[in-house]
Amino acid sequence: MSYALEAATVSKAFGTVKALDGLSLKAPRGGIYGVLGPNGAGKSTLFRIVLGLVRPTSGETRLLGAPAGDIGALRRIGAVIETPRFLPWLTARDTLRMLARASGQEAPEIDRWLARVGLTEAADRKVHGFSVGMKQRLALAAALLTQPELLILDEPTSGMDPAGILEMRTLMRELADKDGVTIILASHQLDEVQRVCDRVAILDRGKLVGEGGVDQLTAVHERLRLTAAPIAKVLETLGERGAPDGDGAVLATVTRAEAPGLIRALATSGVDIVEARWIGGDLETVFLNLTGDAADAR
Ligand SMILES: Nc1ncnc2c1ncn2[C@@H]1O[C@H](COP(=O)(O)OP(=O)(O)OP(=O)(O)O)[C@@H](O)[C@H]1O
Repeated sequence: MSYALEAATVSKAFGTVKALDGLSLKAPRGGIYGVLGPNGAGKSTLFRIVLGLVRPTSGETRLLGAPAGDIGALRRIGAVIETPRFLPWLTARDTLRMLARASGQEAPEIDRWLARVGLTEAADRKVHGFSVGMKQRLALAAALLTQPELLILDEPTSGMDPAGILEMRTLMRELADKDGVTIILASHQLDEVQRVCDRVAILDRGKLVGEGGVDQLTAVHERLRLTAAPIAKVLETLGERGAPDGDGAVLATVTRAEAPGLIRALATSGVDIVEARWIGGDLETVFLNLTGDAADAR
């Protein structure tokens, strides 16, 4: 099976800084794959290497099964990897027209892509008045013009307001689910990644510290927090799987499948349950557990 992106023991040093340190990962084709980690984790360096813009110090990468920088593979991908720069005096529509012409397209579907990224109303406005978020959308439209199989996006929602972030998330899911585009995105916004990605690789200081399906990674850290009385009875029922959590609450290490049975058993034994809620099932908790430092990744 060939993957969308493969890295095999890739290292990259910039002087004494190890941007990547023996990184290996395989991102499957299909769906949305997040590469996440705090500032300086090596996400952008990985993308630059797979796109053939930077040479690794050692190790190999492949994109759509082809070696880094392979022109045939690069034609099948779209990438937005740095703050987009456009000619400021051109309109959004003319920018896309010019880019389509440069890539040799006969009848580019410019209006369709402007609509998909939410720029229809701004199509005839000059780019110099665009916000960072609008430039991000235009860059995405530009990357989509050639109908790529794989989209590589570095921090796709940076500079966007909450409404823009929601639209971008919806668009990425549509592209992945309806158009069959594989998306690989880098981000340090863990809550965003959790909402949009199917799988993630977690990087820290150039190394891979975790990888897997978002649901699978987060389920491991999920606990059921029960506020109930008498608390001694709850702890007795749970045995080693229960721990007091202050304010009359207990943290129960149980799966979602086990929870209804546990709640029934507690109610039958005379426990009054005031509240039961899942906590910790988020990528921030996963990240904290894997690296011991979540603060930078927010
Ligand atoms: N061209 C360069 N010259 C020197 N150091 C670099 C260069 N590019 C990256 N680095 C360093 O390599 C490390 C990894 O940087 P990289 O940009 O890949 O991280 P990142 O995870 O993308 O971070 P961010 O979220 O801030 O974009 C950082 O310490 C960075 O300062």
